[in-house]
Amino acid sequence: MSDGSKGSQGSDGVDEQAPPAPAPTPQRRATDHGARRHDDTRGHKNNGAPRYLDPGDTVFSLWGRVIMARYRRIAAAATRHIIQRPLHIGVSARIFHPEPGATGLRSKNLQYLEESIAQWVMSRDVLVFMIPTVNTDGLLHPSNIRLRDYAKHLDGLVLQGGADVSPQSYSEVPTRPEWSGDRARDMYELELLHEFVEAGKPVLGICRGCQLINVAFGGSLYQDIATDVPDSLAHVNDDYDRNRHEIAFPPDSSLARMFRGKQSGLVNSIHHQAVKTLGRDMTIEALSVPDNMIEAIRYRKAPFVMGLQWHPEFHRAGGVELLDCTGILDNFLRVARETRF
Ligand SMILES: NCCCC(=O)O
Repeated sequence: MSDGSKGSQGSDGVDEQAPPAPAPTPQRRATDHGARRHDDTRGHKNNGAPRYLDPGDTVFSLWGRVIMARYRRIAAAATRHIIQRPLHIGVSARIFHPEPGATGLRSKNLQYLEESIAQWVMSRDVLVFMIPTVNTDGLLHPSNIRLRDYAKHLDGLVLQGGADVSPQSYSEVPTRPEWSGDRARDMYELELLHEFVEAGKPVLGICRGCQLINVAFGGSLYQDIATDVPDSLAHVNDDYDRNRHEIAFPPDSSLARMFRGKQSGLVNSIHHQAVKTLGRDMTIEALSVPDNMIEAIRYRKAPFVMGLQWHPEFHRAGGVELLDCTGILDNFLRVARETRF
């Protein structure tokens, strides 16, 4: 029925003066935000789902997108972690044992690193941490931290130079009392080495560190080169790191490959012990010239466990004629990055 203010009805019952019926809503697309807003303002029911959801969404498509977003976030974080987090390199401590009758700091156990070793490693933009000895049975400061925890959280290990390896560590007795070495430091560094190798992380041993790696795998040392190999060069003298000699890389060694065809180099020499019999699965990487003392070794059963008898950390200060060992350090660090998970 018409009240006169509205149009009259035709025979088909349709109000002839009413506006035309709206065209059917086109199929909506995910990006069709205008259409969604239009529906929302008309107060269409949305079954309790938030208005921003696309009506075409299903539980499965929503879950799919959530999982993909989470995956992208984890992948991006892992990539950042691998590429951007600086490597964390542990350096074993040198140990100063208290001198009898000493007072003050010299009456204490001191653990320290020589500045050049930290600065040489840091020169490749990595963080360096000195690893102290642990004493889980300590009465004063008991701790559950083990050297294994350092191996777990650090990316690689550098074994510093320093005191002699004790002949006890390779089942010999010292032929002179002054060649007794530092058995306490051996025990600490042998455990540290073992833990890093177990964790599959790289190890670079410097001087004493080279000898320790050999002993760890069952090798032995000359207790005193000058006594045991009288025809040898002077591998140590009062010149300390200014004492130097040539070394040669065996043609099939990884150092020969690393130095890309360079067959020899000049290195400093500050040691009176040296590798005598090779430990198991050890390969010779360098020999002194002309006396053929073993100057570098590598453990074949790990991605990177190498010992250098010289001190590469002193080379930069020693002059350009000394072998630039940055390539060895970079190889060690690249393995640290590859094996850090
Ligand atoms: N036997 C190594 C001596 C040099 C040093 O590391 O002080």
